Amino acid sequence: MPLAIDSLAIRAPGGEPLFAPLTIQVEAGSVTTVMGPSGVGKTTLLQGIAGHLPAGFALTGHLALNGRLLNGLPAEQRRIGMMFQDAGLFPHLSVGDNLAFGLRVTVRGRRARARVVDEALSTAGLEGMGDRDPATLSGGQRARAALMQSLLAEPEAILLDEPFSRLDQALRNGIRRFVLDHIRARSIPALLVTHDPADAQAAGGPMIPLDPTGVVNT
Ligand SMILES: Nc1ncnc2c1ncn2[C@@H]1O[C@H](COP(=O)(O)OP(=O)(O)OP(=O)(O)O)[C@@H](O)[C@H]1O
Repeated sequence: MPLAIDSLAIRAPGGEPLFAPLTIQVEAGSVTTVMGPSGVGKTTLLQGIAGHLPAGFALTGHLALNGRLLNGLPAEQRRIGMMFQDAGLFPHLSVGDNLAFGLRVTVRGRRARARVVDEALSTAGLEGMGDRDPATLSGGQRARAALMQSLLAEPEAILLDEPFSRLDQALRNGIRRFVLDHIRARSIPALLVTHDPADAQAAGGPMIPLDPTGVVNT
């Protein structure tokens, strides 16, 4: 199974478990939605899978991606893309160079990369903004650029944390369709954390509840 999560549990710095142990198999090209009450640990779950747990948190259980065991691997060796709205763009690179960054490995040649970047900018409604400094974009424009940057880096799995929630309605449907179509077309397994039923419905995959353990997290 492309992304196999087996008896995964995460303990907070105080030692209490965040959610009941989770076992999910995410198929290639499927977007599985994770839902649960605020504070149950949805964001922390994605951080644990990506290898970015905050200090003091501990993970148990098994994680495998395309047959590779991920436990203990540093984040940069996991080949997992995290897509969230506040995802950082590199401030010292132009918007276009930010998008081209992940393409260095997968697309040969500057011209070919520039074509892919232009297409991604246009999909995100950011035509002509490739030369801009990220700091000069609006919050919504930065979020869209960050989404495109994560997609273009060709990860083996994608974790999406409320990726569309701050986009305005006019762009939201188009970007959601582009992101989901891309995931399906590339047969990438994906986990989506969202509070929006419209996102879950568009994702079309299984919906998994993340259940509280009964321990009160403060
Ligand atoms: N860096 C941290 N140090 C200590 N506790 C933290 C830290 N980050 C998160 N927590 C706690 O871990 C728990 C899980 O937080 P998390 O953000 O994963 O929840 P969530 O389900 O994504 O919530 P929401 O739906 O509100 O975004 C919460 O109780 C939170 O207070």
